[in-house]
Amino acid sequence: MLGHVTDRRKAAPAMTTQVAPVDNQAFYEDIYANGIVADPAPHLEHSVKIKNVKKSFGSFDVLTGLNLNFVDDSITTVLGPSGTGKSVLLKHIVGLLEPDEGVVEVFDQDIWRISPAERQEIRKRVGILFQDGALFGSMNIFDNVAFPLRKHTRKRESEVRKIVMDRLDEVGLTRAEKKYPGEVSGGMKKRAGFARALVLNPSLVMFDEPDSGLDPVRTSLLNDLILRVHAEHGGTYILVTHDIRTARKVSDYVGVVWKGKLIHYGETEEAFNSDMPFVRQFLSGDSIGPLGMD
Ligand SMILES: Nc1ncnc2c1ncn2[C@@H]1O[C@H](COP(=O)(O)OP(=O)(O)OP(=O)(O)O)[C@@H](O)[C@H]1O
Repeated sequence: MLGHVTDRRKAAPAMTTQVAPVDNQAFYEDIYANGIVADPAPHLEHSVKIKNVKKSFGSFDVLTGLNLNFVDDSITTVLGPSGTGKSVLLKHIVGLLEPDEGVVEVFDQDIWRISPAERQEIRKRVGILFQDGALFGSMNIFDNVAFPLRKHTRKRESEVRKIVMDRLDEVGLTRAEKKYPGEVSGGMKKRAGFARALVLNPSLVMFDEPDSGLDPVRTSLLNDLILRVHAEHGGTYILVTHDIRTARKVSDYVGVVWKGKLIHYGETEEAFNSDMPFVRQFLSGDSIGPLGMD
């Protein structure tokens, strides 16, 4: 699947607004202040379109005119400093937050111009892996993964069992089916959360810091799993992470958000070769650059 995506990406040139001379500081200041409208693959379909979205909490402006389209059947990572609105963005896509301004389109529907019932139908096509797996502590791993099937479908229990065991097999957890979340490691909780996120065959899967709390080896194994499952089933994956290695390893595209706006968007290696001072600083973890402690 990834090879397939890569081939399609080569079919047309990427469109980007970032074509300034490297030393043009005013150009970058303008991008930091106003954001960009860019799309690394305008010739492909997009399952999610974020159009000039603004969101404030009281006097605190979090999303300040965010434009970001997510390319179908590929893995896009959203990077950015803490508190810049990445999780708020995911909540908008899943319909948990309504924008103050702008449009959130999922599967070509403006999700705030449709009925709650229609929104719920879209929601069923979206899987989410939360930071801690968000498992129910009172249910064993099997019942946690079975939960969306029992809630949203009328499948017989024998069918539920087959689907859940297939998913648990895929993430290497068949022997843990009877264990409770409190009895398994952080990595196993993530894998169980991933199995649950996939159980309704979602077209769109969102990962909110899938690597948080995992050691580097477990992170690497989880990344392999994400790539393997994506290669097998396809779908549009959106990842939010602070882990630069994860971003580099799994992503087809990288978007960088700062102060609620998109400031870079392109294929993964393009981000890692960017001349933009902020992007270079952020991806190298350097203390010198436009990003300070404020
Ligand atoms: N429901 C809410 N009410 C008030 N403020 C909120 C709410 N949700 C988020 N915020 C604020 O919005 C800002 C952005 O939060 P968000 O969680 O999206 O950041 P983030 O980029 O995901 O950060 P991190 O990388 O640290 O997880 C934060 O300052 C947060 O406190």
